Amino acid sequence: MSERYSHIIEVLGQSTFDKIQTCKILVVGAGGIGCELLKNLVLTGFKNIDIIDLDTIDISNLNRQFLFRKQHIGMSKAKIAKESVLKYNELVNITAHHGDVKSIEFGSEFFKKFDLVMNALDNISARRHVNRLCLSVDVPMIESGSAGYLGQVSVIRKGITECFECQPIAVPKQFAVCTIRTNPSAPIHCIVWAKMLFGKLFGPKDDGDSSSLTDLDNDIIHGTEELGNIKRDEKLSIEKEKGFNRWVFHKIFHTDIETLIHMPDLWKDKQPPTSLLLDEILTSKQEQDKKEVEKIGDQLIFTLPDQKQWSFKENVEVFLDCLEKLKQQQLQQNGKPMTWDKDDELALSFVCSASNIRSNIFGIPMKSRFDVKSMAGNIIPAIATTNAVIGGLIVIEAIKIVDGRFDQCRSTYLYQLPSGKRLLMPVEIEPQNPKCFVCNRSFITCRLNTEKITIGQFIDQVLKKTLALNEPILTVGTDIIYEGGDQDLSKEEIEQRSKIEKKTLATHRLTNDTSLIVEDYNQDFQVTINIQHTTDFDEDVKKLKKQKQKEIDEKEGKTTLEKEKEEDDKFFEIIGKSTIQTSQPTTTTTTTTTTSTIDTNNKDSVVEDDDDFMFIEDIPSATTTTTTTNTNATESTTNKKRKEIDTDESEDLESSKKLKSNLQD
Ligand SMILES: Nc1ncnc2c1ncn2[C@@H]1O[C@H](COP(=O)(O)OP(=O)(O)OP(=O)(O)O)[C@@H](O)[C@H]1O
Ligand SMILES: [Zn+2]
Repeated sequence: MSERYSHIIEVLGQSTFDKIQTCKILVVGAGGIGCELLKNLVLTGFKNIDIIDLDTIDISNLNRQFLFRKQHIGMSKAKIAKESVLKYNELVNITAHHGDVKSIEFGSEFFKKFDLVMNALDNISARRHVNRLCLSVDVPMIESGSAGYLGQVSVIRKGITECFECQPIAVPKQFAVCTIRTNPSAPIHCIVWAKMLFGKLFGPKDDGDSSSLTDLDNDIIHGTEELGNIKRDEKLSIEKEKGFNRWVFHKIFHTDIETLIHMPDLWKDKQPPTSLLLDEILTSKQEQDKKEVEKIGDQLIFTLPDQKQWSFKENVEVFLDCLEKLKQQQLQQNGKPMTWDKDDELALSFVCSASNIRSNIFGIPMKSRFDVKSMAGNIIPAIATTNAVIGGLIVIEAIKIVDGRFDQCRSTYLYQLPSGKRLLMPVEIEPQNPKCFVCNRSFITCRLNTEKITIGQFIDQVLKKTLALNEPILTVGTDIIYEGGDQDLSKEEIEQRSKIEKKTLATHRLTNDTSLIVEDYNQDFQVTINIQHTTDFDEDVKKLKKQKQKEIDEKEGKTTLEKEKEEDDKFFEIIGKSTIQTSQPTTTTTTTTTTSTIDTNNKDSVVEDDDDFMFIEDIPSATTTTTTTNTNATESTTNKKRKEIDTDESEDLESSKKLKSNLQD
């Protein structure tokens, strides 16, 4: 054994090496970074390692997750990672857990066992969860991420460094609803639209009123083809008789487009879209002449080369074919709702063809299925060498931590291009943000209409989506009004809970300036929310505001359409507070740290939520505060670092700081 490690002992010294051998490590995620990290850990001499990963091995992992081979496809990543890594060094104790780190079995009792936690995750929600648990049990943590050629490693230690949630997490990239619904100008807008269409046709049934995409639901449910004040489209019923796919095609690419064409003012400054008639396309001479691919039919979807752009007519044919097949597939599964998956050939071809047809309608360039896959799946190429560098940096920080040298820990950024002949930029880690509601237990304010917003909406959008709680427990005064999670609840209790979800906040005494305590035992986390009642987000108030804004903009010759529509979607605002948590907050200061806005109706929110990578077109006005705060944080870091590094590198530092939280793997 000593021979095996002699070189490491030589470099690190016996005492540090002994600590490495005895400390207990938890690695969360055995993907791109995780594989590199595990290999490094066992080769460095770390001996007691637990690995958690919820996923199984996919063929697409094999190019970089080198602990996995073809024969492992479909098997647990954590278990195979353990098996493979033992071949590098059999002198280690590894425990593999195939499961979600957010599940109850990995609560604070589990986390307490470790001396150090290393995140090798690919999504913010799991990162936030692990962050909270590490703070709660006071275990140091190393956070890491990579995106293409960029990467970052940082250390988080309760009371010493900032936590993962100290700085506003990058605003999820999203599109204004109207861009998707009425006004696309780039292929990605049509791709997002097509994914929503997939959800609308084959996903879970909407129980609310969702009209953001098309009034397809109404038409499907009520068999009506009325289009508000737009002339009834007689041809829609004729198409319906010919089949589901023809009807859908006519509805979304003819009727809906006609509606748009006739919307006043929309096409004053730009080319209107062109509505389509299926028969005309299918019999089009010109398109037939152009046809040069293999026979169109059953095989088409799977035989067309991915990187070749399909002709318009091919897109139409693939679309009709996919629609029919997806419908059959769903019928065979007794109508079970489907979720869109970039690796499902049929679902991908559906989105590719639907988005290309829409692109064509709006004069936007069409894309190959290969391109659509990467855009729709939010794929940023994963670079094996980036992960290798990040995996190495994590171990360097880990050694400092086990040695107790926290003062020497750094946040290190990996750049795509060398800066001053350096690819790596280590910077001092920021201290805790006194306003952070996570590590400083500050309380926050939530402004919303307490008489209209239901407990269910509040839980889904504010607590789960925005504040990253999993199973929240809500307490007002001394009464627990809501318990999240399904554990230990009887059927009656679950029924009772869904009744509560439908009630408004006000019916549960959550009126203006009241205090709500929200806990999540699984995260060992608690936050107090000061509820402020406001009608600011009511439709009529927003309309009035919108009208006023329009008048002002018209006077100034500006166009307000995009912004107006975004305003439509807000129903709450979160204001971070600088004060330390107290049980009964009475006044509200106005120190804003983060502001979030989400639409009342989740279904209308045009957000791409794959692995936290989302696209944004315009930063919504309400998130400007977040951006500003971010910039300030960046500036302060920059000033501090100027003492240490060359000035020509400070610009890179700014951009590197912005990288935080945008990292994928
Ligand atoms: N909540 C979670 N609990 C446990 N493991 C998780 C959780 N969330 C993500 N992971 C794991 O973190 C790893 C991240 O690795 P990586 O970014 O390379 O993702 P991937 O899924 O392997 O690759 P890709 O997304 O490119 O297909 C994945 O193996 C994923 O299963
Ligand atoms: Zn914090």
